[in-house]
Amino acid sequence: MAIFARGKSHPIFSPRKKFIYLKNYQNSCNQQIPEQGVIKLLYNQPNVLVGRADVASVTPWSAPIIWEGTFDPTLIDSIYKQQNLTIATTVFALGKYTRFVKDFLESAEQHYFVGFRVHFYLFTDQPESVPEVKMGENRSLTVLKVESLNRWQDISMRRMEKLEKLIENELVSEADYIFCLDIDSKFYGRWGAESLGRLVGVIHPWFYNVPRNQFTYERRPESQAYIPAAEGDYYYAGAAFGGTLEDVYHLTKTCREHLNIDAANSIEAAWQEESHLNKYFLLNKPSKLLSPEYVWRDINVSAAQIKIVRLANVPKNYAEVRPNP
Ligand SMILES: CC(=O)N[C@H]1[C@@H](OP(=O)(O)OP(=O)(O)OC[C@H]2O[C@@H](n3ccc(=O)[nH]c3=O)[C@H](O)[C@@H]2O)O[C@H](CO)[C@H](O)[C@@H]1O
Ligand SMILES: [Mn+2]
Repeated sequence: MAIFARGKSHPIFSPRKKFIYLKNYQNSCNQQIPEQGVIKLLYNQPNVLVGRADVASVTPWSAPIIWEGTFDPTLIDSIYKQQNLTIATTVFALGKYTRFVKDFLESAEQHYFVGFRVHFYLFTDQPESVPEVKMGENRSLTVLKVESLNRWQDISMRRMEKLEKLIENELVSEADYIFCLDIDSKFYGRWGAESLGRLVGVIHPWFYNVPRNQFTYERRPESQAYIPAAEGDYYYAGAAFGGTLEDVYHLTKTCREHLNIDAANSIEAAWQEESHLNKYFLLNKPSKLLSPEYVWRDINVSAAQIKIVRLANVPKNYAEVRPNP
């Protein structure tokens, strides 16, 4: 490889530790043995004949669907750690939703991209109410003040515009990947590098096992989010999406434009920006899908296919917590 043979001459080819992947003769997978600048990572031999048999782990367009048992956490983290990545993560907490911030951030410290550089961006109308949360090394939180809004639907939808502007103004040179998450949620299990991809959607926990004519897509042709009953792939959650900055920028910009067109036509999609996100993912197929493990309904609800809950909705009294019905 000529470029590497040049050695020190080019700064971007600074010497790095190399990984050699070995067959694992024991049964553990996380031993790292340093030896003359080389790290040997021991892990189980991949087996072509063994995998999850109870769920699909690939889409018809050949994008992986990530479930517990389809990846080796130590292996995948160590591959991505070589790239020195920054993962931007956005959440919004307006009105009474500030109550969710503490648990969200504290649980993220335990489970979310542990060992990676993570930069949280919290949009709130009450910066003074953001609790002190001890962040680990290489992890930071930026609080951004936004105006309060009277309707939860507007709060939820406006996120697209705020994200578009954040990426445009700040993130392009600051992060490699971004995830945009609901704040009324809490981490219970690992969420790591297996989730990284160019354009990433999460299969909604209420609709992974129902036919598409039951998906709650927007069904009125007047809306930009319209999807006819005989179309659609999966129903994606509005509570989590991500990818590279370029791809998520295009997603947020497109959804914001479509939300504006709908507003000008006095139509609001059935599930606000989630409906527009679903339309976007129909036309722009995600390169990776995350199973409902990544946005589960409620930690106390179980399902045969869900072997681990990584992030779950925090149950809430909608009438009490939202500013309007
Ligand atoms: C699991 C899932 O896919 N949830 C989606 C669903 O219902 P949800 O019931 O999850 O919506 P929600 O009430 O959590 O609102 C979405 C987000 O908006 C923010 N917020 C909302 C109200 C408020 O007063 N203050 C505030 O900060 C907060 O970040 C919250 O997480 O549909 C919404 C749009 O209709 C969003 O697409 C949600 O992501
Ligand atoms: Mn939510």
